[in-house]
Amino acid sequence: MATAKTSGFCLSTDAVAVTPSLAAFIERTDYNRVGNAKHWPPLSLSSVRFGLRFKVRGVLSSSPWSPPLTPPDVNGNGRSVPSKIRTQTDSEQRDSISLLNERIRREHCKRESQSSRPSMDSEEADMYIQLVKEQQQRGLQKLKGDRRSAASGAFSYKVDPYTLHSGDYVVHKKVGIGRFVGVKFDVSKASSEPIEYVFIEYADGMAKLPVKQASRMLYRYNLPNETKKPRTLSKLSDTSAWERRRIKGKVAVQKMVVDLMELYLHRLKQRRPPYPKSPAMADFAGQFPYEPTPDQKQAFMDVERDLTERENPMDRLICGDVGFGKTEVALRAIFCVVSAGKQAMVLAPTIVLAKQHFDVISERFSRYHNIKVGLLSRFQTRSEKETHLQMIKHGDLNIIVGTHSLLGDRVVYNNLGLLVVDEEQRFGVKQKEKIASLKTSVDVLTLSATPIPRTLYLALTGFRDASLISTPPPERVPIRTHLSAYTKNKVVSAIRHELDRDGQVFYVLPRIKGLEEVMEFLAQSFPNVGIAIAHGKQYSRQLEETMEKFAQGHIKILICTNIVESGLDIQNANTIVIQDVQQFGLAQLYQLRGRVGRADKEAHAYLFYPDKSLLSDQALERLAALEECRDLGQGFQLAERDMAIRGFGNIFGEQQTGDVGNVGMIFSLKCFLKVFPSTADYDNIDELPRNISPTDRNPLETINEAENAAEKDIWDLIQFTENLRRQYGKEPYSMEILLKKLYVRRMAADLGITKIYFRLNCFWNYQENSCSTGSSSA
Ligand SMILES: Nc1ncnc2c1ncn2[C@@H]1O[C@H](COP(=O)(O)OP(=O)(O)OP(=O)(O)O)[C@@H](O)[C@H]1O
Repeated sequence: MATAKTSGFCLSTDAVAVTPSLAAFIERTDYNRVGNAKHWPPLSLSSVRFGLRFKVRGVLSSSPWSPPLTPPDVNGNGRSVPSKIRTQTDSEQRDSISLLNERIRREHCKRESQSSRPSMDSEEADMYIQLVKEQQQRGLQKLKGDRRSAASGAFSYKVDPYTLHSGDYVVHKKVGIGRFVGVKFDVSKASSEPIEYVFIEYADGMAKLPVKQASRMLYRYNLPNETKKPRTLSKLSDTSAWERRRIKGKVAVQKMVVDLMELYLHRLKQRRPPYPKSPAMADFAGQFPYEPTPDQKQAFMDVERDLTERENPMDRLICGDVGFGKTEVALRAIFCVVSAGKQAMVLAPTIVLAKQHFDVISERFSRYHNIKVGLLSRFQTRSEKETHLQMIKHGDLNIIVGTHSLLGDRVVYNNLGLLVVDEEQRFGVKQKEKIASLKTSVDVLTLSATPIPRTLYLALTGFRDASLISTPPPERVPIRTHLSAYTKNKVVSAIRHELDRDGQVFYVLPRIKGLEEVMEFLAQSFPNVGIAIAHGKQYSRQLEETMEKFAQGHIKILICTNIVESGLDIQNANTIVIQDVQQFGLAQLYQLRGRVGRADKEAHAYLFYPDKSLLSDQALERLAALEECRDLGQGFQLAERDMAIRGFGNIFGEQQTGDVGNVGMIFSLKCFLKVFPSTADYDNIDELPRNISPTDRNPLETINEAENAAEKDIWDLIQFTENLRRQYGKEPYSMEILLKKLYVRRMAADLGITKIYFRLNCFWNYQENSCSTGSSSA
């Protein structure tokens, strides 16, 4: 029975059984080990009640991990920031290192029990083990050395002062963020010869730096094309705020990379038998009514190879501009998996889109009577839903299409093999987490038209594989974009032009509120034309019927919100009118515009703003970007412009953006290169003195010990971490990250990976509009 000492109380796990959260807590952490009570942070009753959260800070401060897990104030204004990092993840509360330890043990046991090893004499076995160990050791050494080669790679983040423009923001390693003023000759105190100085303005004064020193100490705050303004300039008279920001930013970047790498390596370790290549696949492909474009062909091949030749689950992104034919890639993947007896799930961001996918899939698979397709939708009655759930559970449905509800706990799959995610960026954080967790066990194919920079970035840096579809189907004509101030006359003539050629029109507004008003006006202007309203808050059946009628061509004008934003494919709708265009984001507008021009007819997008003088600079910039990116296949350029306007910090996702934004992107990217630590990396450990190690230990000593443990094998590292925790409790956040890096490196070496690098050069190519996929090499 485990006992826990509290302030004045002695608790046992039995006694605690009445509070399930604590029971869970005791299970989740290593605090239930006997014999270490004297080292524990004393628990008060309230800390017991709240489990892992350790609500009582005063009590915790006596913990040997000092200070507690509270991150420092990041914005330097004295306010304690309710940091996204601190509250960030449930997974942190679940404690990812413990979970990892458990998982490694579990997998090891499973492998041990599964493998039917041929008998081998002990000498032979020793030799074999020695060989593997040597190989892993060599890998480990190489991985460590890799950092240096990556750092000396193509990516240079330092600044050449002569290339700066007045007003550019720069980051000085020691002082922080300032504004570049210019380079001028001045006389130094030490000599009468004038030399060149870089002048930088800070919040409390002007600094001058000799040019030579500047090129060593300065970084650009922004990436090329990025126009983000820092929230504050740093102070020359007080550099401590900058120090805190710097450490936080760095930790945030490292955490992201380490987490991603962990997921990536974990996926690499997963095994499933490759799917069989069958003649039926060629037969299915033969039914595609068009000649595939070269990029589509490549994407088909990539996916087929992932599924039929690899043993690790696929995690591939299909990046293609709107309407360039990504769906067919998904259909072929589904066929491959389903014909091998597994289930496939197709996840769409909206119900309208889910319904469209359902129709397309049903049609495409209609010849295969044994393949059953189902749509799980909020439009269904309770009993319909229940029937579907049962069919999914018993394997009676082979392909299941739906929205995020498919990720809920109520949906139990019989034999899930493939997940197709359409427009992943439109799912919420929780759903993305669920998708990420599925990635380690099933094959995942993600389709994206306007890749959020983060997604694209990760694809280009090789955390996931990517196929780019950058050639449009033949006969596609660029959409003509017309941007102007709103007048009723312009609207009427645009719509009339489309109706005269027997086409259909989308009329999009940013809010539900204005839809009725537009309806009245259009009904008057086009009295005998079928017009309907569609929005997400409508009664479900009604929305479904409206969409159906529009798809069939019975409704000619659809007045709607951005419910039509992604994926909708109605070939006869070739005019889109967007009112109050300034209220949409650039990516959203791009998607909306992509609803038209999906066949060989010339399409028109009319973007109306109320009055130019009411538009913010950002809105104007966005609209100009959209007007410029009018040619086919400019989604990527647009994503880049979006990055420049919204700030590139987005690549780090929601959690880290704040911390990264605080130090500037380039400075953060520099941290990317340092992600795999060697002892030399800890030369700046004095920056994190107290919150990296127990007060009574030298931090370097702890890290050295951890490194030594990792050098031996993963088991030593597990042992080390667990001992450390047993003695001192859960380590602080910064230490956790260092430990995780060691896990990643060790696991990589064990897999025979000798090199991990970030292809930042791909990223720069991308900036110059020539996309290429990068990869991590193993
Ligand atoms: N090679 C091709 N030649 C001609 N038409 C094609 C080709 N490939 C796909 N199409 C057609 O182009 C239209 C758009 O394709 P699809 O819906 O797959 O695009 P998408 O990339 O998924 O677009 P979105 O990002 O908007 O969802 C469909 O009607 C599809 O049948």
